Amino acid sequence: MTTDATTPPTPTPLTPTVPARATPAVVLNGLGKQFPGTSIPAVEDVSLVIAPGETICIVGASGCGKSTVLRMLAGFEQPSWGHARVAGVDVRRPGPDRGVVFQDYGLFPWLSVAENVAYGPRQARLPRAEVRERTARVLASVGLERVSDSFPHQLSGGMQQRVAIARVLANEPAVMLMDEPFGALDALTRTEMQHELQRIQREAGITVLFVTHSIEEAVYLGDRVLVMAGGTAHGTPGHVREVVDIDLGPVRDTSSAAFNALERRIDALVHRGNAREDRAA
Ligand SMILES: Nc1ncnc2c1ncn2[C@@H]1O[C@H](COP(=O)(O)OP(=O)(O)OP(=O)(O)O)[C@@H](O)[C@H]1O
Repeated sequence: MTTDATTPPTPTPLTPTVPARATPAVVLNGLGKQFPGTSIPAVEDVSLVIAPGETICIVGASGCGKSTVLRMLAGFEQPSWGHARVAGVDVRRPGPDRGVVFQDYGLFPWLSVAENVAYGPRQARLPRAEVRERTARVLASVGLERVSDSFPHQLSGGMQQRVAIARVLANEPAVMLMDEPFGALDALTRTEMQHELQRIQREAGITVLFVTHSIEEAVYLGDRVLVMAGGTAHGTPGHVREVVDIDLGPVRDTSSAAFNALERRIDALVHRGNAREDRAA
């Protein structure tokens, strides 16, 4: 091609910051679920590509299918349509590559804190020395060394949730799936656990999917927020309304104007509610 003074030079192609062929941590492709005996799908057409180390928060009104999406990714529910992939492999059943943390901790009450954390590595038949080393390392990373011999009932809710997170981390999963994990904690402990999760997530470089009813929590923790809408109670399948980028950088000030603007935007998306769907139904 010839150039002259009036022809702008051809721009040099930009080098992509993420290699085009890097395997995504998670791919959700047209994921949908209709439970037996129901007349409309609980969830329809959820698609998202998640990069390794990303935190995706899922928000939306009760019944829009947040947990169902998480449960399909965990392998607890089989999708009726589409598929979920983790590190390029189709999810067919639960597996140690995906750790799940629920609101109710799900600890084994008859095992000590250390035994709860060691449970996964033992099940995976890792050598004893490695189980010991990994358990000690994970307990230290979440600040539980001093209660390692305690039993779950002897701990506060926040501490029990730390144990639940430690138990997942001990399996060194690629993805952590968290369903309202801090929903039962008091406000102060909840904030503390949000800081803690952010730190752990960065240190472990783990990919997180986090379901919450709190828009503030979602904006605080998420790289992106998946806003879901609809739900069988509204006569429409649950679906993705929008995926919002949280371009606030790693240090987030919940009282900043930018933070509040994102909160308001997501709140409006959640509460635009189902008026449109209701009218269409
Ligand atoms: N095993 C099941 N059988 C039949 N219907 C189900 C089953 N599990 C979930 N549902 C229905 O699927 C829909 C989505 O439920 P889901 O728990 O995923 O919603 P959610 O957005 O997580 O709700 P919440 O915020 O209240 O926890 C609801 O209408 C629920 O009743």
